[in-house]
Amino acid sequence: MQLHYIEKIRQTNPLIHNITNIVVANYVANGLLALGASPIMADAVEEMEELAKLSSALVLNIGTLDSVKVASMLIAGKAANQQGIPVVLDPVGVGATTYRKQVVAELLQQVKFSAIRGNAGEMAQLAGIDWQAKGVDAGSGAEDVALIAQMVAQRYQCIAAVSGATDYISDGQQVAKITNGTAMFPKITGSGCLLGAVLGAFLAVDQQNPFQAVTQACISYAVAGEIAAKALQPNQYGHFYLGLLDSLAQLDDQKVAEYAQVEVIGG
Ligand SMILES: Nc1ncnc2c1ncn2[C@@H]1O[C@H](COP(=O)(O)OP(=O)(O)OP(=O)(O)O)[C@@H](O)[C@H]1O
Ligand SMILES: Cc1ncsc1CCO
Ligand SMILES: [Mg+2]
Repeated sequence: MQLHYIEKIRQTNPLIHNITNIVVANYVANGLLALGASPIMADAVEEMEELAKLSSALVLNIGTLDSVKVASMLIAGKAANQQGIPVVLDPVGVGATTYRKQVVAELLQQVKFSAIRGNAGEMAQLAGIDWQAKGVDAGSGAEDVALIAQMVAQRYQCIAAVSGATDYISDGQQVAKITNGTAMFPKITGSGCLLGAVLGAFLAVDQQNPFQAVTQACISYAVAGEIAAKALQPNQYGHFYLGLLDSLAQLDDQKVAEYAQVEVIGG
C-alpha cells in the first residue's frame, strides 16, 4: 500500500502551532517549511485561543520551560482540544528536575494529547520505569523499549513514539519498530524536537489513523536523515544539520516506501 502523507502535507500546507524551546525554534520552523507544512512559533497567552482556531495541529515542547510559557501551553492545549485539532507533547528532559515532572503531570492531566514523543529516558520517566537519563539525552536502562512505548500509550491513551537508534511507536496494543536513521542524528541538537513537530504535520493530514500517521512520520523523518548522511563523512555534523533540511525538502512518499525498514508487532 502506497501512503501519501508527504503529498498531502504539501497540498494542504497545514499550519502547525509550536510552543517550543529557544534552542531549536528556528530549526524546527525551517524543518516544517522544508517538509511542506507552515510553522508558527507563538507563546503569548493572549493569542492562544485565536491560534487554535487557525491551526491544524499544536506541538508543546518543554525544553526551555518557564512559568509564563507553561501557562500558555495549558491554555493552548485546552483550546486545541476544544477545536478538535491534534496535540503533540515533547517532554524534553522530563526526568531531569522536579519542576519538569510537575509541569508534564499537569499538562497530561489537563490536555488530551494525540501523541507523546520522547527519547527512551523521557518516555521511561512517563511510564514510571527506572532509567538513568542524562539531562535532555536518552541515557540507558534495562527495560524493553517496546514495552515503554506500550505503557505510555496505555497510561495516557495516546500514540507513544520512543525515538532512538530504533524507534518504537505504540497505540497501546500494536508496536511499530523502525530501524531507519543515522548515528548522526544525536550529534545535532533539535533533531528530536523537529521530529515532534513533524508528528504534528502528519497527524494534521490524517486525524483518523493516528498510529499510522505517527509511524509514517517517524519512518519518513529517519529516512530523510539516512539519505542526508549518505552524502557525508561520518563527523560532518554541521553539514548534517543543514543536509537534513535539504533532504526533508527532497523527500517524497515513494522514496519513504523504498527505504522503510519497519516491522509491526501485536495488535
Ligand atoms: N543511533 C541512532 N541511529 C539511527 N537513528 C537515530 C539514532 N539516534 C537517534 N536516531 C534518530 O534521531 C531522531 C531523533 O531522535 P532522538 O532520540 O535522538 O531525539 P532526542 O533525544 O529527543 O533529540 P533532541 O532532544 O536533541 O531534540 C529520530 O528520528 C531517531 O530515529
Ligand atoms: C540542549 C537543550 N536544552 C534544553 S532544550 C534542548 C534542545 C534539545 O532537546
Ligand atoms: Mg528531545
